Amino acid sequence: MTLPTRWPAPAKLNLFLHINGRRADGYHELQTLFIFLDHGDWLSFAVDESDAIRLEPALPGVPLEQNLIYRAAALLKASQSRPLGVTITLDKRLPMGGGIGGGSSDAATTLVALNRLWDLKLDDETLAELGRQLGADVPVFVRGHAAFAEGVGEKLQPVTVPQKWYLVLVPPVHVSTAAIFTDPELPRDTPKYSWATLQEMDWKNDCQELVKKRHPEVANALSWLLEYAPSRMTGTGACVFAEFETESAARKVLANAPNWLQGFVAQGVNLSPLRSGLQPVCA
Ligand SMILES: C[C@](O)(CO)[C@H](O)COP(=O)(O)OP(=O)(O)OC[C@H]1O[C@@H](n2ccc(N)nc2=O)[C@H](O)[C@@H]1O
Ligand SMILES: Nc1ncnc2c1ncn2[C@@H]1O[C@H](COP(=O)(O)OP(=O)(O)OP(=O)(O)O)[C@@H](O)[C@H]1O
Repeated sequence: MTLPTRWPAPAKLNLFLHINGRRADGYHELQTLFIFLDHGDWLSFAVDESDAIRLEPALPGVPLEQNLIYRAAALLKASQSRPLGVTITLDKRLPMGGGIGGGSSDAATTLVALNRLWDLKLDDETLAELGRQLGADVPVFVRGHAAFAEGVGEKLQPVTVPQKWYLVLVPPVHVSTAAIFTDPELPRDTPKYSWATLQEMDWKNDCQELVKKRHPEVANALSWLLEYAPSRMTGTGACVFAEFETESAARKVLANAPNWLQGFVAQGVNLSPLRSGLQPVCA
């Protein structure tokens, strides 16, 4: 098994997101379909004997102790008794607060990479459980397979869906996941369906109308994209996406985007680039 010199932290899309109810602890029962994109951040790890966790460069507005990369490394380190040190370098490409899971993916990549590089021998179950302590979306990135998720997002059923191309637009706004989930106007009453039924239904995102209302930038991006293809929001926004059969069809639409709209084109994949990069290499 060869280990990569830099580790991918891919984006995710929620192809649908249903909110089924709110639990007593404030967390929401949901049903969602996660796929990965072949596009994301990159992390490099230089392990040492220093017993310190260093991260560069700093993320604007995110103190070191709150950075999910630092928190993931610290959580792993706390489970061990020997000194463990690392300098982590982040090549940040994903928008923050975009609903494409950049912070969660960075955390998962840190757990998976340092488990190998510090030789901790923790199994995926343990890494996913550590990830859950960092955020609802971290376990699916640790597992690394497209999944139908239920519960508060922790019950994962691996699924295989057709691998399409996606144009993802990044509206110039940061949407707070916590703000959307605490908004009194969020609809929370979609019935729970079986995965078999969901596959036959038209897909929707229950957060979309509320986010459009609170953030006109999202409404504008979506109405522009809808002129070209069926489109939806991912997660709690802000990003919106449309699906295409080919890369060139997606790029053609992106080429028409006005200056105020940034975006990217990426392939949807069932196996996370984090996992596909860890396949044994045969000589
Ligand atoms: C909506 C999704 O983006 C779908 O992928 C995620 O479930 C959100 O995942 P995340 O960003 O990792 O979320 P966390 O960092 O765990 O929580 C952010 C905020 O969202 C709320 N939250 C999150 C997940 C959930 N099932 N119900 C919630 O109410 C939490 O109360 C918290 O205030
Ligand atoms: N390494 C990190 N990368 C991005 N954001 C981070 C990181 N560490 C902490 N954060 C914080 O987490 C917040 C949400 O980040 P993230 O980019 O994961 O949002 P998101 O794409 O909306 O995620 P989700 O879809 O899981 O809700 C950021 O605004 C930032 O304050």
